[in-house]
Amino acid sequence: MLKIVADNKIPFLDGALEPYADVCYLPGGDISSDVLKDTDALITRTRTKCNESTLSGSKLKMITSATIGFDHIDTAWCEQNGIEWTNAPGCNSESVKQYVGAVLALLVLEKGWQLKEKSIAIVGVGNVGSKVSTMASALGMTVYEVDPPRARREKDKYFYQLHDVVHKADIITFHTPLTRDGDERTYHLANEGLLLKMKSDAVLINSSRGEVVDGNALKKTLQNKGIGNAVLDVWENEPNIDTDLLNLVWIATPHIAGYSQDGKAKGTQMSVQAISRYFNLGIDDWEATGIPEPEEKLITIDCDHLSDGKVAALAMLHTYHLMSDDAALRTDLAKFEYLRGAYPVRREFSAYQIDLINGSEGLKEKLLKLGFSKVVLK
Ligand SMILES: NC(=O)c1ccc[n+]([C@@H]2O[C@H](COP(=O)([O-])OP(=O)(O)OC[C@H]3O[C@@H](n4cnc5c(N)ncnc54)[C@H](O)[C@@H]3O)[C@@H](O)[C@H]2O)c1
Ligand SMILES: O=C(O)[C@H](O)[C@H](O)COP(=O)(O)O
Repeated sequence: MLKIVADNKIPFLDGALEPYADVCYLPGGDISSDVLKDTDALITRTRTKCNESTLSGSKLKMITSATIGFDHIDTAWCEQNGIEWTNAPGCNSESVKQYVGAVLALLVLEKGWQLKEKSIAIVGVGNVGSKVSTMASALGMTVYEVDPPRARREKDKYFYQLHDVVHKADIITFHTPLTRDGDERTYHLANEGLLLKMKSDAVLINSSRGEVVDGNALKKTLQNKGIGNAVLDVWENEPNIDTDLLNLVWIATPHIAGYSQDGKAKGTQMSVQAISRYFNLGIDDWEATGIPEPEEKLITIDCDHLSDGKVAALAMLHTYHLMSDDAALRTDLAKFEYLRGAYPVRREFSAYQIDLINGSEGLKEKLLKLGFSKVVLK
């Protein structure tokens, strides 16, 4: 019988593959070469380093990661050794968009920002960056899209260069993969030189990979008040993160930007379907079921005396209490992995309906553009 090892923190998976395989669920950190010796397929997350030391001697035919990022997989080694690998592009892009949306909402409600007067540089315009771009445009922001690999490939679309916009963007948000080689590598893309060029009141957001931002340089910049604020969901050396850096950033979360239930379900679904295709299991259209409903599915807002920006901010924060994630991490840094494993139910904008009292058609259109599935003028 087919033997599959799966990370035990991948939700919605239980039962999906059991009719076709012997499935063994293990903590990501316990998946070793010993465990994989007689395994055909591995369903993984970022917490298992899939490299020579974990994989050699195994009879693995395929690895599928229920994540978009695949810097935990030594893809060259897999390819040289005949191991097929897949990831889950786009699975959690709406979730990361929601995370960035919550940051924008807090800038409006807590820092008094008028987003229409602000600009955002989006570094990496793939699945996540494109959605952040649409959201920021819907909120009236000036958007600078930066993506050198796409700029090379897509001659008919305009992309900005990071060095041309770094000094004028009010927000710089990173959505690139972590890459360490080549001219377009992203390791320490935000280095001291770049941080020094940012506006002194600008906000840096990193929800890509910790190593895309040089943590020591960011610490120095924040200590010298070189930028206004930083928001970090990802960190160098997770889960052993730099406490001094954490104490300097405005919002600190334990790598959960992509942790909506919707995103998790899609990641699992893409993994199961990939296994089915590879081993001809006949469940190529398998879908995750049992996604819990949000606690308060209906958002009612009286728009009287509220700007459109404030209404959007209230709606976005209703779906996601970002500051609860920040508070939980600050309470006990040692719980970084625990908080990820026990993450509460979060649903994306599309799971909600908004009822607007005293709202306008224009505002309704904007909220629909943000991704809310139903907006009703009352
Ligand atoms: N914090 C989280 O929970 C979370 C969730 C999802 C994704 N991520 C991270 O965010 C990354 C982006 O996610 P995605 O789904 O948009 O991936 P994606 O692969 O769809 O998009 C990445 C984009 O970055 C661009 N890029 C590559 N090198 C670049 C460079 N040097 N400068 C600018 N752009 C560059 C690519 O051309 C591509 O368009 C993932 O690789 C992952 O590491 C984190
Ligand atoms: O790359 C991704 O998809 C995200 O970073 C994702 O949130 C990682 O989740 P993990 O595998 O660490 O649970």
